[in-house]
Amino acid sequence: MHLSSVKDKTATAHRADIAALNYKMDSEPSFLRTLFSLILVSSLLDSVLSEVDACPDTKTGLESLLPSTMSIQNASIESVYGIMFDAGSTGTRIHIYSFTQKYSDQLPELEREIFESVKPGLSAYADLPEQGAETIRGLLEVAKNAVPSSHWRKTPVVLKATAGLRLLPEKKALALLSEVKDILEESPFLVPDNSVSIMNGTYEGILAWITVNFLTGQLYSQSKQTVGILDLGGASTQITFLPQSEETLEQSPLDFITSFKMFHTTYKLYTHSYLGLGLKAARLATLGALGTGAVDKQVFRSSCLPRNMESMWQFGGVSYRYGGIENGESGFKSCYAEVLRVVAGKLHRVDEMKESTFYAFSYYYDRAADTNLIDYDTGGILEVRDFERKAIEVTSGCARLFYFLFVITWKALLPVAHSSAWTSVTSLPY
Ligand SMILES: Nc1ccn([C@@H]2O[C@H](COP(=O)(O)OP(=O)(O)O)[C@@H](O)[C@H]2O)c(=O)n1
Ligand SMILES: [Ca+2]
Repeated sequence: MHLSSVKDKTATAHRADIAALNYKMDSEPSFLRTLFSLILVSSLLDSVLSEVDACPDTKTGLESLLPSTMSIQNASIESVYGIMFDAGSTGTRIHIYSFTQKYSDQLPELEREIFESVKPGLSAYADLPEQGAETIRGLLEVAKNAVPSSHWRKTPVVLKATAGLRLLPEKKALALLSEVKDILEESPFLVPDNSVSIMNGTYEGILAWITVNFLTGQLYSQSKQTVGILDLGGASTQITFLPQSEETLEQSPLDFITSFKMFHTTYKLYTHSYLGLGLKAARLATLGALGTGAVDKQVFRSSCLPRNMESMWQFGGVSYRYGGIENGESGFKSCYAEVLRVVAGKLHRVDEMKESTFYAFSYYYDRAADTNLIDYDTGGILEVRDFERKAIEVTSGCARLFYFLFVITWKALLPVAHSSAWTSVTSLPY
């Protein structure tokens, strides 16, 4: 069992780098913010980029994520800026970074990050691409205030969309991206080629793994005791870890294994993004509503809800009516069976995970904090069975709204759901 806290695990040698990324913004719990910090920071780490190989299922390397203009050569004694949009399924976030480089032989330091977000995400505007792109315009105003006007023209702006757009029909996703690109081009900032795109799920998993292991000091430590990551987004969920056993490498589907070189070390990672099994998409699937579009009068029912409950819920720009099954089943057992049907045949499980440490974040973090499994500010350490206990606890009460669907979803989505020995660390959002 692993009981050390995030702070204990942090390597002191690279404390400055970590502290630079260690921004705690006041708006929303954010761990992925650091992920995007890392994208930008790593764009300044020439050594990293030159060594990263392509993932087997993708044609381009990690560097394709990064604006070519963000190289170390461009850094000067004055501040340099970079703007990154994270277009997630539940919201769009802007990260505005400034870096300084004091000496030419040193890496630039992250000086400041400004963060702002809007809800809903771009995918909610699937049929109104122009309106969706307007949400970007508002966030760009924040960037204009944050970056001195003398730097606008040389400050690159990049937008990476995740599972919300991956789930949309290609035509609608492309229409949104094209409108967004137009808005960026109208701005005074530098818009590199391919600056607006959908990020591949494999990269999403790898970048989160690099970020967490960077922040916890594992990438620099001699022991290379890396930790795995579990990211539960709204529309997809990623699992990534460094397998220790040959069996895992041999028995995993080929596209779950990805090699890349970084800091003179080759990492062969197990990584997979389950599209449609993010918290909200999985909830829709459990209700039988995924992909049904707007259905005015239909009420989607589930035994995961109290019998006499009925309400409205919005996801991806569509309003759904949902409720419990009147005079029908309700509670943990039937709800669990429902959720298992949604994930049946979709999950790949790995034995060695039972012995591994994972950092779980995004909705794992939010829901664990909401149900007092962990402290909102400091995070905590959990085992899978803690989620199970909480699921049983909240489903045994009376009016439990959607909570228990959340909880059940956690449990069923964990590819090691039946392992009580497995330990997960729910980390503090930086
Ligand atoms: N900067 C951010 C952005 C989202 N998140 C979390 O990510 C979850 C929402 O996922 P998302 O909207 O990015 O959805 P996906 O597109 O990743 O499926 C929530 O739990 C947010 O709190 C975060 O922790 N930090
Ligand atoms: Ca996300």
